[in-house]
Amino acid sequence: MHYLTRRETFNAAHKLAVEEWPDDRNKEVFGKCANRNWHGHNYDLRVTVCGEPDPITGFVMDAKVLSGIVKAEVVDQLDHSNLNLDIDWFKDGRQPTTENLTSEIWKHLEEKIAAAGSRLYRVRLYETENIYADYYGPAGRP
Ligand SMILES: Nc1nc2c(c(=O)[nH]1)N=C([C@H](O)[C@H](O)COP(=O)(O)OP(=O)(O)OP(=O)(O)O)CN2
Repeated sequence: MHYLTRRETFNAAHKLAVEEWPDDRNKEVFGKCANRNWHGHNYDLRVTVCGEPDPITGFVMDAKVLSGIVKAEVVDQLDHSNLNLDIDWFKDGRQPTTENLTSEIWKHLEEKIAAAGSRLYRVRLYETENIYADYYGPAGRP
């Protein structure tokens, strides 16, 4: 099995805070990420697809096609946005953490990548140089 990864980047603002909680509790649980006046990250996204390379092209999937899908479904929506306010991914009250972003990104990519003839294997998202999350879909790592 072969794995192909495409990198894309975006930047966005957010805060981590439970609306119903007082500021001091949010500060205790989420630290500086609960700052009521927001903070931003330069996100670094790695989307991996898997399969066997086509015998003629040698591609598991054309990386340009993958890039187009990731840009249309994720980057164009999130780049320069406020993740709490500008998009509807977290309107249900879930926090825009790195983990929750990876599963949302998966939902937005899986079908489009399948329609292009490939299979989504992993969504990896770096929030900072020191923090990243991996998501392998609802069933976990194959
Ligand atoms: N499990 C998670 N923990 C944390 C997340 C997350 O998404 N999932 N996010 C945050 C904050 O968003 C925070 O802004 C992270 O930034 P920072 O503390 O600057 O990150 P670093 O750890 O890379 O910086 P250090 O200087 O090394 O502390 C927090 N936790």
